[in-house]
Amino acid sequence: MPEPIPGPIPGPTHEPVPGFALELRGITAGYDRRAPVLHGASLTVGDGEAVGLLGPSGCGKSTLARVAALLHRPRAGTVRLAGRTVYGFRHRAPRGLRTTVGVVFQQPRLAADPRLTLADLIAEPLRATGRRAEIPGRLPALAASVGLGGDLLARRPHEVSDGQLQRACLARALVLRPRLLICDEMTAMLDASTTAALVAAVEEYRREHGTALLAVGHDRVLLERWCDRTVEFGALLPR
Ligand SMILES: Nc1ncnc2c1ncn2[C@@H]1O[C@H](COP(=O)(O)OP(=O)(O)OP(=O)(O)O)[C@@H](O)[C@H]1O
Repeated sequence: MPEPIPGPIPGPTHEPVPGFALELRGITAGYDRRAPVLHGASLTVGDGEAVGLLGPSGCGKSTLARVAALLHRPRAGTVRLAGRTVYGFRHRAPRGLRTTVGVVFQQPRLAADPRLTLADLIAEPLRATGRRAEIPGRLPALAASVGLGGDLLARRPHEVSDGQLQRACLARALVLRPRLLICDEMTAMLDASTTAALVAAVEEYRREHGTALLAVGHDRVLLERWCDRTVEFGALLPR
């Protein structure tokens, strides 16, 4: 029997509350009703702030990241993005909030449609939100800012390296100018120099646009250098 779809995530207000790009309060979520992965987890990321989330493998970091990105619906708790409480989130992110958060995952080959050129991959969120006219004006500069130039944009995922494909996934996550970027193990599959280049691209973009960042990972040294603060997954749970 399919699980019944629960009602909207409760929250006190539709009005934006300034100060936070992301507020997760008392989030309970998982894949099995009887054994949730997250029990009452809370996390905030301030506007423009960079927060690194550290924790052992399997503890639930990616699940929390997917809840924050409106890709996984929690069973209980409050999600606020850019000060707006998320209501009516069932299978798709509510229309008005789709542009608020961008996500980059660990494995670009799982995330990227193999039939699309990198240019189409990056531009797809603009098409999906009815902003096709912005593509010519936005795409070249955004691609260049993540280090993708020349003929790479005309290639398909199987014709580029993991690092190049991850750059395209980063550009795609940024193309709607989100208030919050979530990088879930974005560099875990990449070598040191590609990691450094991608982190530099994120930081340059954030400096220009004031985008907040939630970076999820295992690499403490990287996250402590990259982020304003790091939090341990265990500290998000009620005592
Ligand atoms: N789609 C899914 N269906 C069922 N169980 C899942 C699913 N995704 C994750 N899980 C389980 O949820 C738990 C938490 O997984 P999650 O990926 O959130 O952890 P994580 O901390 O990000 O791990 P890692 O650092 O290894 O990526 C694990 O026990 C995992 O097996």
